[in-house]
Amino acid sequence: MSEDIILATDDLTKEFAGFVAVNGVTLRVKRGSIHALIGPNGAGKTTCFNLLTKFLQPTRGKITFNGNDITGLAPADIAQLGLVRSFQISAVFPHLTLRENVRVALQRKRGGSFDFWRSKNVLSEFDDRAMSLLEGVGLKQYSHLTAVELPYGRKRALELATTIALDPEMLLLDEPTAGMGHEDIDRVAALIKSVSANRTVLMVEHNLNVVATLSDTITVLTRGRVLAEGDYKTVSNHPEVKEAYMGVGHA
Ligand SMILES: Nc1ncnc2c1ncn2[C@@H]1O[C@H](COP(=O)(O)OP(=O)(O)OP(=O)(O)O)[C@@H](O)[C@H]1O
Repeated sequence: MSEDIILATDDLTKEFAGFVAVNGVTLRVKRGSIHALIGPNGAGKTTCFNLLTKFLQPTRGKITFNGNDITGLAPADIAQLGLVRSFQISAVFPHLTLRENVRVALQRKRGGSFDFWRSKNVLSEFDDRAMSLLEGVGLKQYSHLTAVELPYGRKRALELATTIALDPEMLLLDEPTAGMGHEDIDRVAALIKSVSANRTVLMVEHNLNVVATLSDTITVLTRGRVLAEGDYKTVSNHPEVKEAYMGVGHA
């Protein structure tokens, strides 16, 4: 039964000086799915996310990845296991070109983190792969630019490319479309869809259109607890969700 579940939490709880930000959350993320964590401001989404990526230690509860208890591990350890958080671990170097940025990520994945002086063959292999990753996120024609020269939306696309270069089994995306205009949102949503083909994605996302379009499963949090779970139709018809969340600014 449990072989379909890649990431699970049991009774995940985080207290800050007596305030319970995440309260007994049980999650089951299915392998190969896109799973969204949504909820109104202050619901505990970011805290929950930080617990999953080990940026915070839980007060109580357990996190399991691929059947292994990862509750006590450090962020770098879980990245090694194939659970990678985008936009954090995959830092972008502002003064390297896009191609160099992706190449560094590819080299990191290979192990020897900064072995730039490998044989020409290996380097050109990395270059080819870097270009194809850039093509995948619509940045091929900008490969010679430095990251700092990119507009915001395209920078997020680059971050996604550097994350995919690490070839994670599961990707955690923290508000992937935050601060973007329509065009960038559509592009990043399409990207998330395409990178989800062979992997699992868990994302915190505020944009409900993106959530509705992409997610197989949605968990709604309010006040640190799971209020509802299911596909978009199920959760958007849930009376308490309507009241707590959907009613606000969404038809
Ligand atoms: N380090 C902290 N110390 C004390 N309280 C905190 C801390 N981090 C978060 N909180 C509180 O925990 C609650 C949940 O916050 P969290 O940021 O997880 O919510 P969220 O759902 O991500 O909200 P938003 O959508 O606004 O980002 C909030 O009331 C917040 O004030």
